[in-house]
Formats: sequence, C-alpha cells, structure tokens
Amino acid sequence: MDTTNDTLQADLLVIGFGKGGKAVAKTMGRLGKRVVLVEQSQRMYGGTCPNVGCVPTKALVHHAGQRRESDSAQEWYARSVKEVQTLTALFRRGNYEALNNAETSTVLTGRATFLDPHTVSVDAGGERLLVSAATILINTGAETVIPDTPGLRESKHTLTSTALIETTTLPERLAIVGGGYIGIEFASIYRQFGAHVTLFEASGRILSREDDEAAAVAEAILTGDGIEIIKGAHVSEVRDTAHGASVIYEAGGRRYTLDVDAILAATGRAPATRDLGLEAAGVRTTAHGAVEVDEYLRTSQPHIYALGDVRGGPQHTYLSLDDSRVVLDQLLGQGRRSVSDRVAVPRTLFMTPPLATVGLTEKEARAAGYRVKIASEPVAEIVAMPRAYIVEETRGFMKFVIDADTDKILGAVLLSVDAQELINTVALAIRHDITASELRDAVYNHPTSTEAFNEVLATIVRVDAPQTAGV
Ligand SMILES: Cc1cc2nc3c(=O)[nH]c(=O)nc-3n(C[C@H](O)[C@H](O)[C@H](O)COP(=O)(O)OP(=O)(O)OC[C@H]3O[C@@H](n4cnc5c(N)ncnc54)[C@H](O)[C@@H]3O)c2cc1C
Ligand SMILES: NC(=O)c1ccc[n+]([C@@H]2O[C@H](COP(=O)([O-])OP(=O)(O)OC[C@H]3O[C@@H](n4cnc5c(N)ncnc54)[C@H](O)[C@@H]3O)[C@@H](O)[C@H]2O)c1
Repeated sequence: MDTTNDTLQADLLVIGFGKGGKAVAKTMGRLGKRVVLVEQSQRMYGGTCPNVGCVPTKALVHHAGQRRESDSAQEWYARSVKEVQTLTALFRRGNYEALNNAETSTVLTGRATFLDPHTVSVDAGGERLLVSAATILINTGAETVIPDTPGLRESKHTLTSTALIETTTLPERLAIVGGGYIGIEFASIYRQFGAHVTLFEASGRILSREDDEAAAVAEAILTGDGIEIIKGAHVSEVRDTAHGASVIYEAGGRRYTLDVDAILAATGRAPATRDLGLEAAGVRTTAHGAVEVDEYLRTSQPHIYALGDVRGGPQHTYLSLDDSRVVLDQLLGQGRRSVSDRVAVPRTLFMTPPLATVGLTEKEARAAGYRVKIASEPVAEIVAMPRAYIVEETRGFMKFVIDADTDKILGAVLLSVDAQELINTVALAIRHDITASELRDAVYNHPTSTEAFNEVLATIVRVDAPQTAGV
C-alpha cells in the first residue's frame, strides 16, 4: 500500500464491513488491487449479520428450541448467550483474517468520514489517518431507530436487538415495541426461552407486508405459544420504576399500564449515513436519509457506490451480497447487471416454525390483474409430508398463488418446518418458469418437506372465475 503525505493511497476503499462491501473487497484484493476496508468497531468485523444480526439470532432460535421444560430458563438462556458469543467471535475473526491477511488488503479500525470526494479520514482513539482511493464503496448498514415516545429512549430498560442478545440475564417480562421481522423473531425466541412476552404493534395487524392468511396463522401460532400481541397499540409513555419499567399504552380506546423488566425497540432500522460527511463527498441522500443510487448502485459521484442497507429498501444480507455482484460488474465486467434484474427474491422470518414467502401475495396478484388459483393446505393435513410429524412440528400451512390461465407460480407462503429451505426451490421455479404442475409432479426424496409440493399443489382451494370479454 502506498503512503503519500500521510495519506494511504488505495485502488478501492470500502467504508463499513458489510456483506456486499467485503465481497467486492475480497475479489478486488485477489486481483492484486490495493484495498482498504474501514470498520468502526472491532466488535463488528464482518458486519451486522455475523455479529449482531442473522447469525446470533438464528443461533438463539436453535438454542431456545432445544430447551426442555425441566431446564432452568435463566441458566439455559445464559449458557445459550455465551455459546452464541463464542460462535460470533469465531466468525468475526474469520472475517477479519480473510481480508487483513491478504497481501494487498488492509482492515483499518476507526470511524470513516469523507473529507472530499476521494478522501476519507479514519478516526480511532484520538488518532487519525487519511485514505484516498480511486473507487469508494459505502457499506455502512443501518441503525436501530428508537421512537420518540416519552421516556422510551431514556429508560434504563430499553434495549436494541444488539443489546438484548448480549444480556445474559433473561428478562422475565419482556415488552417488544414493533411487530415486524425483529419484533416477531425476538418474541418467538424469548418466549421459547421462558420469558413472558408482550408485543405492541401500532398498526391493526402484525406483518403488514405479508399475505393476510399468513399473518393470521402466524399470529395464532405466536399467541398459542403464550405471546400476548396487542395490535393497534399506541405506546404513549415509559416510566422507570424501582424494579423495571412501566409501559403505558392505549388500545381499543382504553389506557393500560404494563410492568416489565425490559423493553425491546423493534420499530425499524434506518440507513447509517449520519456523520459520514456525504455532503463533503458530493453524495446525495434520499428524503429517508439513504444514500441515493441508480439501478447500478452508482451514487451521485461516478466513482462512489453504495451497497446494502445504507441505500434504503428491504434489509436482508443476501441483498447486500447481490449488490456486490452489481458493483463488481461495474468495476470488472460489462456494467449490465442491475438491481432491477432481481426476480422472485425470497424472504424468511425465523419464528418457530419459520414463515417464508416469495413473489406476489393473493391480494397483490389479483390487483395486478391475474386470474388466480390458490393451492393450499395446513401442514398437519399434508399426508405426503411425514417429516412434519417426525420432527414434531405440524403447525402452519402452505399456500401457492398460481396464474389460473398459464399455470405460472406467482407467489408462495410457506409457514412450516424447513420453510427457509423450501422457499429457495419455489423461488428458483418462478425464476426459471417451472410451472405449478411441473413443481407438483417432480420427484422428491423421502422423507423430506419438499415432498409436500406433490400434494399441496394438487390441493386447489379456490379458482377465480374466467373473465368474460366485453362485460
Ligand atoms: C437482529 C437482526 C436480525 C437479522 N436477521 C436477518 C436474517 O436472518 N436474514 C437476513 O437476510 N437479514 C437479517 N438481518 C438484516 C441483515 O443483518 C442486514 O440486512 C445486513 O447485515 C446488512 O448488511 P450491509 O452490507 O448493509 O452492512 P452491515 O453488515 O450492517 O455492515 C455495516 C458496517 O459498517 C460499519 N460502519 C457504520 N458506519 C461506519 C463508519 N462511518 N465508518 C466505519 N464503519 C462504519 C458498522 O459498524 C457495520 O459493521 C437482521 C438484522 C438484525 C438487526
Ligand atoms: N429474517 C430476516 O431476514 C430479518 C430478521 C430481522 C430483521 N431483518 C430486517 O431488519 C429490518 C428492521 O426490522 P424491524 O422489525 O425493526 O423493522 P420492520 O420495519 O420490519 O418492522 C417494524 C414494525 O414496527 C411497527 N411500528 C413502528 N413504529 C411503532 C410504534 N411506535 N409502536 C408500535 N409499533 C410500531 C411497524 O408497524 C412495523 O410492523 C427490517 O427491514 C428487516 O427486513 C430481517
């Protein structure tokens, strides 16, 4: 790496150790380019996913599911948190070594701020280093937003997801504000660990972006597990008490108070663009504070790209990874790959059992003008899927939204054991125009969850009437 006038010169500078940025950094480093990656925290090498996001939370899902009634909730939880921390430490080290040991790549630990379009200052513990690069990637992720409900931010008992999974004391009474991905995953995890969980969702239903039936069945499973879900809830105040906190809320026109030990703020995560000096770089942001990009992930500066959560839109690790393919195509390829190429991107909410979805919901398909055919069955009734009984998880349902005129699969909702794996097969089928009948009649090995497709896709529960011309 060259140093000119105390400024480190690089071909590529990546700000933030996110999924997309590190993937580009690895490829460019292997090609002999001088790569500098800046990460603000040594606890975050590898970014959100392996440290405080997907990996630890899904490991907690696993540990919570292993707990027997006879195990002490508190001991089991404390041990689980420690085991998960050992796992994340392993991943963190692997991530650091993968980039810092490469001959041409360096990881700098410090907070990056743009000074001008090509120069960034990296500040750590009173020390400052300047880095200048021909190409710069912004990959700083997103940060939890705590609503400005009186007393919520100030309460000693309000935690972000990051803080909660590091707490080795299981909160006996946990309030969760927000019924989205984090709210529901944490409700499911902490209930299984033995906490009393109350979830407050401001809108009239949980999972407002998901299929209506999926949200209703998911809610029934969660409440069946003992989670209290309060919809249309307005948390108006939080007050610390001698033993915890009181959550004051309104629902159904009445005012209530709930005493809890901890409150998880799960009302969304906003792009981390604060104090990045984007104005100095001439990089524009959107009204929501995300870095503004085009479909090739180019910012308002031709040599600066943004990837992952910081550019706004759905927040999933695999989207940040796919962003790296778009950027690499700009840097090394034909420059044709764009985010608009994405078709049938699956999502999974890791409650127990998981809820995985892809494509259009039934409502969206009709709104888009399709004549819809619905194939659906509750998991407990799928004779062709003994695996659900084998692993003793028969809750949930599967549903396919099919174009009644062409047999094309338009979307799917799988709320079932193994749904996080099954959904990738459905997504692949949609992407490659495999019809509903072909997916139904394929040979699947046994006993697996995929076999359910043989039966569910043959179980048509409703078909829209043909549209009559000229009416
Ligand atoms: C609790 C939780 C569970 C999740 N579970 C899943 C899941 O199961 N599946 C899934 O697909 N997604 C999940 N997500 C979402 C997923 O983690 C994110 O979408 C993904 O990690 C975003 O990656 P990224 O590339 O945008 O950057 P990130 O991985 O967020 O990395 C950004 C990095 O930039 C650093 N940084 C920020 N500002 C600066 C600066 N100025 N200077 C230097 N460094 C800086 C940060 O410290 C951070 O390490 C989860 C998220 C959370 C919070
Ligand atoms: N499995 C996964 O892929 C996964 C897991 C966790 C998180 N994530 C990502 O992380 C991001 C953040 O997740 P999240 O759950 O914090 O956000 P979210 O946007 O998914 O859900 C926020 C929820 O909070 C509700 N809400 C907002 N303000 C409220 C208030 N004052 N009181 C009560 N409810 C309120 C909203 O109506 C919404 O239902 C999401 O974009 C998600 O995609 C992904």
